[in-house]
Amino acid sequence: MDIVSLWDKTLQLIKGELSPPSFNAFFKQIIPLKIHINELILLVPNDFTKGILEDRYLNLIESSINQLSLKKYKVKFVLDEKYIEGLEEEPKSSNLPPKNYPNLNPKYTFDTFVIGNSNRFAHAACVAVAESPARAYNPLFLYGGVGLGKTHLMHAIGHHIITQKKDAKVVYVSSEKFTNELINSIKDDRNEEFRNKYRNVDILLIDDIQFIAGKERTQEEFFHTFNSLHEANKQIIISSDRPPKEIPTLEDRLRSRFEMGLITDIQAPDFETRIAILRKKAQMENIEVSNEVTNYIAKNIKSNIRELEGALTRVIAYSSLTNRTVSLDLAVEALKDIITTTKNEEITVNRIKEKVSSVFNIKMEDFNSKKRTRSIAYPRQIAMYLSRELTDLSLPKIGEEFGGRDHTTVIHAHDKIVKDIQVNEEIKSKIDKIILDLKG
Ligand SMILES: Nc1ncnc2c1ncn2[C@@H]1O[C@H](COP(=O)(O)OP(=O)(O)OP(=O)(O)O)[C@@H](O)[C@H]1O
Repeated sequence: MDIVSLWDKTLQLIKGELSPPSFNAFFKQIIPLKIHINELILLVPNDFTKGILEDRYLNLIESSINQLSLKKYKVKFVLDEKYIEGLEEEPKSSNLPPKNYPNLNPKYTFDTFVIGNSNRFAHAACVAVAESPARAYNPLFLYGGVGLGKTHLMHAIGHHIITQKKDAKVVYVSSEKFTNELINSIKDDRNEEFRNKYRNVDILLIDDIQFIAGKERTQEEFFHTFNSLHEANKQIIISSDRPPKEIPTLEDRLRSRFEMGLITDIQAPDFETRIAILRKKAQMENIEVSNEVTNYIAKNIKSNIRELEGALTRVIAYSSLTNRTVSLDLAVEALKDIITTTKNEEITVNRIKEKVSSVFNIKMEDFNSKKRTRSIAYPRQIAMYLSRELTDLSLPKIGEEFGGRDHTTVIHAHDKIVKDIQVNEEIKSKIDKIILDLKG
């Protein structure tokens, strides 16, 4: 991604996190200048804006960029565009063969990968391949749902191999990029160059292979790439969102090649693994997060680890933006658009009491007490009315739930509120709002 599109996408993410006045005040005038090694250099209009951005928004900006980009960038704000003229020259990657610059995310290593029942076998297979490339399983075919760690494991294999053998030619590519490069090479008459690039590597990591379904020319080219690597005893690792036999319009000759080595799947992580992933992430970011918060996130986000991590990032960013410590309340607030626990939750007398107590500012124990002052008796009647309307409980049962009151008291409360709703707009709208909240 070039700097302009990276910054554009980052702004879209940030915009969702801030109020329009803050966004307009501090982000609209930023001009992206340059990516220099691992720094994203941004031009800002004045010292004041620079100070605010550095103090309050740096974490949000960097974590948003990191969500979008494989490479981890630091952000630097400058006041003068001439700043970039004085930068040292970057090492020219075009002078070097691609082998020395595998496009691997430094964060995706075996060390940072949390092992659980859902990925134990896939992890073990990847370690085996990384330890003895082209001797253990070739190809290794990894499949699983979105955001479950396939790319992470592939990159981990790449890192491991490079640390064992510095000059190993490791190439990671998504099948989409492979397709685009192929198309460009045909257009520019550089087919030979394309072939050399992919047929002379030691390790080829090709991600999301399902995208070559239906693309005949890409399949043809990949078939030859596969054969020449396999014959030369080079390791191929392939990932997909489904097993080879479920990829539609995949040529049989490719399908049978994908099935030649080992096929292994990654499942959605169980609760304990989700907790472990959140803890690891918090530890990597050097942030203290309580068990309450990790439990809340892990309980509610189950099927995608990218979303699980995204939720934690959001909570951390929210805490730094609002200058509050990370607590369960803060997490619930930060994730209210993502986690809507109350949506399908059963409506119980207890939930009704909780809502009514917060709207009318009375204590939970007041519902069961003998107090008869209007400020307490009236909300109690509303809670009884709602229990009658929104739960399946019998009248005597509802009476029991309100400090052992008689069922006639419940009937009386219900009748009273029905009448009040007809004549008192304010009460009606308060009750409607409570019902809406309870139903999510
Ligand atoms: N077991 C794990 N331990 C730690 N982090 C994990 C684990 N599994 C996945 N992740 C993290 O979850 C995020 C998504 O993982 P990744 O990109 O590898 O998923 P994927 O399966 O390739 O998804 P896609 O189908 O979208 O390509 C990454 O940030 C990755 O580091």
